[in-house]
Amino acid sequence: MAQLSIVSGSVGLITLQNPPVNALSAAVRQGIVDTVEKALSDPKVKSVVIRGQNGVFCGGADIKEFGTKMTGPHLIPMIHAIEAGNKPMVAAIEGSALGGGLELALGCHYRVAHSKARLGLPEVTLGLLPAAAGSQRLPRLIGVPAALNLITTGRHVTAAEALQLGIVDQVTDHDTVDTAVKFALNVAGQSLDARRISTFPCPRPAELDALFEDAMQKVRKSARGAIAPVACVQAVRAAATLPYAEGLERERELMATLFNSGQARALQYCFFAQRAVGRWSTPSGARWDTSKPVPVPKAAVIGLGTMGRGIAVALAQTGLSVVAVETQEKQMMEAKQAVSGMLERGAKRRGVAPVSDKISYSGNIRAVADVDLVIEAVFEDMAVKEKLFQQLSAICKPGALLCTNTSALDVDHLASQTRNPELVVGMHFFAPAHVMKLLEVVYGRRSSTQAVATAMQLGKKMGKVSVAVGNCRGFVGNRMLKPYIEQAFYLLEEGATPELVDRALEEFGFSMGVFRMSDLSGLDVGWRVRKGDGLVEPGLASGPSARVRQGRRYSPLGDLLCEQGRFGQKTGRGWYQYEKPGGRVARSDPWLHSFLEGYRARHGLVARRIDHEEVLERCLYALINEGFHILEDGIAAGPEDIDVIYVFGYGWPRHRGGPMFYAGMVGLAKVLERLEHYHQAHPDVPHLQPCSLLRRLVASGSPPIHKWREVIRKLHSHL
Ligand SMILES: CCCCCCCCCCCCC/C=C/C(=O)SCCNC(=O)CCNC(=O)[C@H](O)C(C)(C)COP(=O)(O)OP(=O)(O)OC[C@H]1O[C@@H](n2cnc3c(N)ncnc32)[C@H](O)[C@@H]1OP(=O)(O)O
Repeated sequence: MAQLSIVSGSVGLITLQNPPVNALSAAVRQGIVDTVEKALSDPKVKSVVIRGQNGVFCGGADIKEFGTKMTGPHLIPMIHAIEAGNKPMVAAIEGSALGGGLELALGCHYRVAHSKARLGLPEVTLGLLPAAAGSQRLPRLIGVPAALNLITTGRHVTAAEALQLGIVDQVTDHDTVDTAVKFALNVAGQSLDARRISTFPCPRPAELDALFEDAMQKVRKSARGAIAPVACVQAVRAAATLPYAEGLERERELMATLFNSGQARALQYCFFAQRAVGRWSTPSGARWDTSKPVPVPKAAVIGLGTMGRGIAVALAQTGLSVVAVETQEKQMMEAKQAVSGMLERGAKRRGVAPVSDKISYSGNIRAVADVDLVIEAVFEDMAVKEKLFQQLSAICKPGALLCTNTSALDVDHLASQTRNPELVVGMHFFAPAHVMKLLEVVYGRRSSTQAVATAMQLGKKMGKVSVAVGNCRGFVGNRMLKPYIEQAFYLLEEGATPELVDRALEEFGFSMGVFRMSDLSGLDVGWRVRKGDGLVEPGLASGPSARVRQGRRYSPLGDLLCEQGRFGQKTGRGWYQYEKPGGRVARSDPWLHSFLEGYRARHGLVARRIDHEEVLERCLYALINEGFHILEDGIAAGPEDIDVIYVFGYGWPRHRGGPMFYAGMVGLAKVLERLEHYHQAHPDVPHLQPCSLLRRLVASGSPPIHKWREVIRKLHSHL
């Protein structure tokens, strides 16, 4: 797991061997302890280079070990032995030096990095802090403000930035190990007194208290209840205010509070879930590892509204040639301007030249004749999309993939409009499409393996987290959103206010509560869908039937607001009021409160006191219950798929792991019991009726989330 060889006569070369990222497993730690000891005691060895196998220095502590009984040597004394050694140790950093990997490098006396390497302390993203003395060494090396930034955000820096910050001593474009070996030969025999970071005094900036106060406020605001960023600030403060040994003790204490926390478990689950969704499969047997995507050098986007513009930008930034089609002249003019602005801002952010020449515009649909893949982002109307798919099927070259960006409509039905339904898949982007990380790839009944694989690979190339899901109304994300929003409406009817509901959800960790979010996305969007579904009945009807549709409880509140022209931020009025149309600061609206009172009076509803617990249970458990239905129906292959969709596309707080993980944390039996309770109280709300998969999981002893697939498999084999 770590090997020592002697190169150039006197340099001990220690190679970490734990593919793919040389994580510091117990065996690797033992290997390092043994090889360092050997190198230090071998008189032939005058200096040492530590490197990782296969072009990766080290991806940090082995995250898989965290949930287990940890054995083997501890990182802190291991790194200390390296730093305290009397022979120069040089870290040769290729690929990544992250977390414990960078902490190991900080224990070395020198660091040489390849220009393409990435360095960082991302422990905070796993609910932890750099507790192998990283929180104590880094501020001593690069100063408190820079260390605070790196440690509280977990961001990775390039080798160039690492050099500028003083994290590395040299950056090379050549062979990193050769360069590091030369470096080691040069420094052999030199005094190491000034190279042991733990002995450095920590630079104390003026206004230390204000600096930490400011940092604490910043992380509290952005962390939305996450505890690790707060602990990270406290650990760096210890570095700045305490001697090294005491700071280390504080680091250990803080780590002890984080290490077994639910948040750390949730964040580490998210890390693996994000990777697991890349190993997709479909009920028809298509799989990520046996399917072959086709190359897509040229793509088209049809419809240049908000979504189409974002998709065109995302495709162009990936390096594809893009044909952007819009038939309305005014929309085209506005789109061209908007797209060029987005490309320029994106290029500036990434420090590259804008790729405006990658996009050609046309008002004629025939311009898509030679592309490899089309993504339609036209108006969300089945008749419009049907016609478009018929046209595309006639115009496009043989084999071209036809993708729809619909957020809810039937992909199979659209496929049936074409000559080659096997070439049709959904590519459901999230607004703004060039920014949001999530992509739902929707396979239809007849979608070919190759079509799914191509869409998944294109998503990956675009830097998206792509999740393959089955076809149903709203797919995974929007299907689960429906019962969540529905509960929020019912809570208003029963006595809550938008402010109360939103506060409960935001305190839970959502970036925006359901009503603020609806105001942002536009209330008219859902209204149009409900109209299409025949649910909207105009006017201020009263009596019991006014709140029933198709035999179920229905709240017309959203429809009534839309009838008043209250579409949310864009009209300056929605569930809240805004300073002007397009304004962003939501303020409580007395009109809305008296409207709710009038509504309740008209329907004979008596407002009651509703607390945060009920808001969370009703909204979240209804959403989770739908998640179980989705698993039962085979629309999502596993709970990880659902959780990744919610974390990356719907603002679910990552430190709570996603809705299905959260259900496991709360306890499946409790979720079931509360759903039964609420369903009894509201028998006319089918979404509150516990799903039979949830019952089955509870009956089989509430297995941990990674075992749910076995229960689901059994369920499917009985059907
Ligand atoms: C009472 C209790 C007291 C508490 C005290 C206990 C203390 C004990 C612990 C002390 C810990 C000290 C502090 C140190 C902490 C850490 O180091 S935490 C880890 C920090 N590192 C990271 O977060 C990096 C994570 N990895 C990545 O970001 C990327 O993987 C990469 C390195 C940039 C490579 O990316 P890419 O090439 O895209 O490959 P991936 O697909 O992401 O990964 C490939 C496979 O490798 C697996 N993997 C990656 N990193 C790790 C890891 N650190 N540990 C385990 N496994 C890892 C990844 O899951 C992939 O696996 P497969 O999906 O199976 O292919």
